[in-house]
Amino acid sequence: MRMKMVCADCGYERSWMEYAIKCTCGGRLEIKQDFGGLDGEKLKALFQKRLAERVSVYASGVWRYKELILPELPEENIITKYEGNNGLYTSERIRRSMGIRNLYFKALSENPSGSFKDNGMTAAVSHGRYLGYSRFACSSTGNTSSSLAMYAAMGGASAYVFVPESGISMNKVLQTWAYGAQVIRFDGTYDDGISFLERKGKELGLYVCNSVNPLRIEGQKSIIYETAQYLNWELPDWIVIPGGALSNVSALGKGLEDLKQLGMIAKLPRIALVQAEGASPFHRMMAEGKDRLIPEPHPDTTASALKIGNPPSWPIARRVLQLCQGVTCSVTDEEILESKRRIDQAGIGCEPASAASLAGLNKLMREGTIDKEETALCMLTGNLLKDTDILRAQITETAIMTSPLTVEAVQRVL
Ligand SMILES: N[C@@H](CCOP(=O)(O)O)C(=O)O
Repeated sequence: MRMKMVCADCGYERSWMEYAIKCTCGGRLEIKQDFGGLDGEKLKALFQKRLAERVSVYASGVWRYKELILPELPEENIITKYEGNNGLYTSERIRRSMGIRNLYFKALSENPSGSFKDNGMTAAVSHGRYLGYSRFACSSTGNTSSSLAMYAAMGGASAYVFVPESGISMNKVLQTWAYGAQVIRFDGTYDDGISFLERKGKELGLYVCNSVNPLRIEGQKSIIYETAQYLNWELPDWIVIPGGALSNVSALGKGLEDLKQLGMIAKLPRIALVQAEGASPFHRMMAEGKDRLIPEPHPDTTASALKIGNPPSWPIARRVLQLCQGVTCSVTDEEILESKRRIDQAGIGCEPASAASLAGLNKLMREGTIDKEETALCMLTGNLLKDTDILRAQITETAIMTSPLTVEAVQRVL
């Protein structure tokens, strides 16, 4: 077999054709691929050819890289919405204002359900359906649940989503519900929901689709493959990502290791992981040089997707940062909202959590960690329309209301 599931703690190996989100020893599970017989240059040519695909599964920006994701899953079991294929943008105005040599934005927000979760979810739901599961579940602040609800519906399965009763974006809950998921609201945080599913999911016959499921990470790796391919296999010096549940850093690291091992990239970029100040247990652990994460019991930030106080995959994220000479930082809600305004007004747009990446880049440049002669890429994880509470509050202060509508009234605002 080309791939297996391995416990990161005790090393116990399972078949990829099993469902598990935790080892019996309590350790996190990871997929290990055997790339023997694969040639990086031939893969590049194959992936390039597939950019012309329009209707097959290979038109997906995830399944284009099937050989590196789930090589043995039969094609007919793939549930896809042509996810990935997300734009890579520049904004000369933002770049110039920061004085950095080169700056890119990868708009994962352009995925079919509006967030980066789709890259991993297509892999997890396809895997679960292949194993015969028909009931899928997740704990979520709203993006994971919308993505799961969409793919479960596409695959003719049911989704049960556990979402905190307060402090998350109603737009995301509505989107989830509209796709036909059973929404289970509860008093608590994402952390309480994931802890419940880790303990009780199996007993309830549920296939859990949070990023503790290693298949999610396998799909999510495609984000870095696609980014590298669009940049002709030369990544910028820095990749800056927002950090909540930390699945992005785990997936990014895994994808980078794959590309390096296959000789498809020459050097690893450095990763900067940015957390919101009120929900930054991982950054605190790293900054204080501690070897265990101390959970934040009341995560609090305007960037609702980052309201996570006990990210389950922190040991993997820490390993990735060590591998990539990574750094962490935290930013205030004000810094996040100011960066969001700049990204929105550049015509790219994003939800508040995504803007933590630009806010973090700004801070790391100010502190001298990132030099203006370097190049950087900010990952934008969710769509502008996903979380609009802050916009609703702001528009009432600035939009012009004129009645009756006359030429004179309009001339006053021109
Ligand atoms: N912000 C996330 C939290 C869930 O993270 P996951 O990595 O476990 O999927 C969300 O959208 O729910």
